[in-house]
Amino acid sequence: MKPSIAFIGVGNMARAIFSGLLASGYPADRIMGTSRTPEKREYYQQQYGISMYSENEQAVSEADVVVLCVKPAQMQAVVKEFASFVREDQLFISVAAGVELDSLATWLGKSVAVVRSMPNTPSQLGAGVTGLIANQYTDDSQKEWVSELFASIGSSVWIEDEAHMHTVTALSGSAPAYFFRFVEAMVKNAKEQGLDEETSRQLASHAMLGAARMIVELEDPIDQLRKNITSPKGTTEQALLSFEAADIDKIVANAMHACVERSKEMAKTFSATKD
Ligand SMILES: NC(=O)C1=CN([C@@H]2O[C@H](COP(=O)(O)OP(=O)(O)OC[C@H]3O[C@@H](n4cnc5c(N)ncnc54)[C@H](OP(=O)(O)O)[C@@H]3O)[C@@H](O)[C@H]2O)C=CC1
Ligand SMILES: O=C(O)[C@@H]1CCC=N1
Repeated sequence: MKPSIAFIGVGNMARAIFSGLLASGYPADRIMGTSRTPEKREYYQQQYGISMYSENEQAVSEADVVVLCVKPAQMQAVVKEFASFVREDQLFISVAAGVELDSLATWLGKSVAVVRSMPNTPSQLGAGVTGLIANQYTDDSQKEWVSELFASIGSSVWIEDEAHMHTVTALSGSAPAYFFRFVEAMVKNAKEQGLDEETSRQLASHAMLGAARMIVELEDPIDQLRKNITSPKGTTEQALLSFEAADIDKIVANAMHACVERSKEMAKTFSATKD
């Protein structure tokens, strides 16, 4: 029988992960979730066939694996509340940005396996990518199981140094939002030029999907893929010159830096050493 998985705090990220799991064939009767809102419990139970609880303690008690999906600011209070129900044979996986392994272990209060992950919402379509790091109590078979879990909703990469989780957050956790914002701007402009919303959305999103597939599936360097489209004195060249004039490297570097700085700030704010 598959391990039972409890998602503590069912919202956007938990839904993205368990939707991907269900689509990959993970049995709904091995998945639990918690929420404080009765309507949401009813909805997820009806819509996805998973068991929803109001009490985190109950879900934790019944689970082999616990996925912590509340907001970083809520993590300490939520974990401490159910800590007396934690067993050493369980595996905990946190998805929270900026909450470090040592803090989670301290709040859980036992020598228990903890994996910190940074997934992203495309997991919901089986197209996620997740950065992972484990604490010293996590053995190789647990790490293998976690890799398989995240493989069922996309791909994953193990990170050696926890400090790099800030960069992972900026590069893949938050990144889908950057791309959505970019497409929003393209669609907005196409509409201003007279194209309808649906046509604009289809053309922009499929251009992005095709370009992403070329990066993933072809071996060519990314700058070569770009050059292949950029005819001298052609149309693309003019668009790219406009990006350079606005210093696109700086725009992106500023955005990633802001993301990393916030992640570091959260690691300090939501730390067990502050208790
Ligand atoms: N969204 C994203 O793209 C990504 C998010 N993350 C991380 O995922 C985590 C969740 O983010 P996200 O899903 O966007 O946030 P959401 O607010 O959508 O989900 C969090 C959920 O937690 C529930 N919750 C809050 N307190 C409790 C409690 N005491 N007991 C049980 N449930 C509770 C809330 O439901 P209710 O109020 O009904 O209880 C809420 O729906 C964060 O830590 C974030 O850093 C990581 C990578 C990507
Ligand atoms: O914005 C956030 O804090 C979360 C973490 C990565 C994506 N969303």
